[in-house]
Amino acid sequence: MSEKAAVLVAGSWGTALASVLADKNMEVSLWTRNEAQQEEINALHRNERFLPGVALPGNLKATTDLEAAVSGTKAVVMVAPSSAVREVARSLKPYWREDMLVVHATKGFEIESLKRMSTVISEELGCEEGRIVVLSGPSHAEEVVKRSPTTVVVASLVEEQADLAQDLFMNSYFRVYTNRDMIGVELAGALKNIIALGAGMSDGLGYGDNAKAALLTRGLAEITRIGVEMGANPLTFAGLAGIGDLVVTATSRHSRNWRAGYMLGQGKPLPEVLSSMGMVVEGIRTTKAAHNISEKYKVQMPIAAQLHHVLFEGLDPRTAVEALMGRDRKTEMEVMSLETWEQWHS
Ligand SMILES: NC(=O)c1ccc[n+]([C@@H]2O[C@H](COP(=O)([O-])OP(=O)(O)OC[C@H]3O[C@@H](n4cnc5c(N)ncnc54)[C@H](O)[C@@H]3O)[C@@H](O)[C@H]2O)c1
Ligand SMILES: O=P(O)(O)OC[C@H](O)CO
Repeated sequence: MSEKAAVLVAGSWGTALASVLADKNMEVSLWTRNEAQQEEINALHRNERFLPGVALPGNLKATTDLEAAVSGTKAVVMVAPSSAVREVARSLKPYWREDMLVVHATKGFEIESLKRMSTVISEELGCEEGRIVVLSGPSHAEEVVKRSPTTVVVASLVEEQADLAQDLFMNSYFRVYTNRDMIGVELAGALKNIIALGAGMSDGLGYGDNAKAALLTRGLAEITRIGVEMGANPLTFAGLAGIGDLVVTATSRHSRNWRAGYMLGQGKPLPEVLSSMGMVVEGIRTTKAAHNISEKYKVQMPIAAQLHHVLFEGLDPRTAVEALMGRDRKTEMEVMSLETWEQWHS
């Protein structure tokens, strides 16, 4: 009998990851709260709202019954938006078993506590954080369901857990690397969405490639600076979860964060942008979280700060760009505090 895996929930990324597992001949249960969506996936092998025009594998079954979805599974893959991760983990708790591999693929923070997703999930399941694996990297759902070559990284505090996740997902078009730097991989995946919003905004304002390259490069410096203060390995930001995902999100027409930024740059108000998306734009909430993280760790995040002014305080995007261009002179290498630099070199 083939092995079972469960994926919670049936948005675009959850459906794409479920398809990857189904392509490995696993019996895959995709959990959704929505009965019409369950019907559509089971009867028509489609999830039109989130992945229009895509034919899903026949061994991918949807269910609204969480207990049935996870019963007898080798692994549970959690792919809710960051705002729903605690709630979904809490619902999973009664059915969770010690021998279940738990992988999450959410990119964001819990906004109230500023906690990473693996912390939130382990708190709700009542297990060590080392039991949780994060999957991240440059991976748009729309391309994964077309079986277009994609590389991702799985990270866990416990190496064996990351190895298990690598075995679970790796196939001919979905190449999976492991990494021990769980903190760095989670921070990189969450924070790149802010820079992708900024890149979209820059394009929407009509600025050119120089401006976008500047945003990506200085954005990476900013992400690395805060990441290292929060305990990440700086090299993680040069990997798939770092520069890899930053490039794909800030330059791809598939990116919801880039698209939202583009509309904002064209002058559309935030509520109108969000209602036209119909899918989660994590960078909006993450900008709010980054504002608080920057204050908590006393680390400057100038791009995130300007985005915060634009999104939540009504600042004109052009004025935000002027403020970034007019900052005090800097040395390029100021990506971490001297204290942290010395710690890394001791
Ligand atoms: N779409 C991608 O290509 C992609 C790739 C990598 C990572 N991610 C990340 O994956 C996460 C999910 O994104 P997505 O693109 O699948 O979002 P989406 O907007 O496509 O789908 C979100 C799904 O979550 C469901 N949902 C919302 N609140 C819920 C709750 N409380 N309980 C149960 N279900 C709930 C919605 O009904 C919807 O089905 C995000 O953190 C995103 O950054 C997305
Ligand atoms: O569509 P976005 O902007 O949420 O980005 C999706 C993924 O994070 C890309 O790796």
